[in-house]
Amino acid sequence: MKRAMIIINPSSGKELALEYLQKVEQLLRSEAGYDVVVNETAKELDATNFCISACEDCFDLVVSIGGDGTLHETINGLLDQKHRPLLGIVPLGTVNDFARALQIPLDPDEAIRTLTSSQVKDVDMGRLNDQLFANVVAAGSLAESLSSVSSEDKSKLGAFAYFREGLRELVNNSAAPLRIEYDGEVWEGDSPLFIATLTNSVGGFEKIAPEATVDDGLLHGFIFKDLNLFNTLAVGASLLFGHLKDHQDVIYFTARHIQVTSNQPVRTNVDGEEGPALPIDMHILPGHIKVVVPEVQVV
Ligand SMILES: Nc1ncnc2c1ncn2[C@@H]1O[C@H](COP(=O)(O)OP(=O)(O)OP(=O)(O)O)[C@@H](O)[C@H]1O
Repeated sequence: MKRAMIIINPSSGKELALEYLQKVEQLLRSEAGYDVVVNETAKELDATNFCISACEDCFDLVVSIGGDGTLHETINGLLDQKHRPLLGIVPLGTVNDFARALQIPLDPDEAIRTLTSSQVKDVDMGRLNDQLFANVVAAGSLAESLSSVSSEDKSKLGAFAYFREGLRELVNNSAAPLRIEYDGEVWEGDSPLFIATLTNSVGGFEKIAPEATVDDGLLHGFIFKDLNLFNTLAVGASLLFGHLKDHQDVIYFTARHIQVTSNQPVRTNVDGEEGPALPIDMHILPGHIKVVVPEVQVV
């Protein structure tokens, strides 16, 4: 019998997570014929450890029910595993970038219905030092400030909470000296923010990198030059309208391997959570995981 493990953060989804859990269990057992094990997370890294045991026990499917934090931790359980189960996603967070990029419905009930889809996509992962990321790595003073956006603001304001925090930080003009090496090329200079994204959706902005697809085998890099308030607003506008890579104050590139260093302490943000300080080394793992996606895909 096929076996599925559900990994659920019961505190996500405005207290409705457990209701959705029942629906997922019911669907997987009765309609899809899985033997189902349920694991509720209680703290950081629980999702990673549950997913590691699913790999070691050769489960067929792991379903992550929760926000981007739970998904990021679940995916990290797949790191360096010989057997990697198929991944299903029920997004219950406020941003849900990975689900957006895969066109998995943001309505949990609709997302649950897609779990029995016959369509599976090979999706790229990024490796950063000793962890995986599914979506985005940001480095620079702006990345640090994005880590400080509260869950309350995210719930209330959605992607705009990041935009507001970003503007506030840029007005304070706190660029850091960065050295960015990508596939043999080097850029050096002061920058408030460097982003390497795997997908089009970053912080809920689906037009940040329209050219990035989940299976193109590339990291998409954006270096923001040192900005004043005036060109910050112009960059903000091009971000909203999907022209970021063409802006004169932004350097855009694609690469398979990127290293970022600084002679000052600079922190990062990885998939929306606080990440390690520089230096960082990242590379693409093409088609590293298999994800259940809706039947009709336009990605
Ligand atoms: N039972 C729990 N109660 C509180 N926090 C938990 C629990 N289980 C896991 N966590 C922690 O909560 C973090 C965030 O969870 P998650 O992303 O699922 O929800 P969220 O904060 O609602 O999502 P988003 O950040 O998209 O709004 C996880 O990375 C994990 O460390």
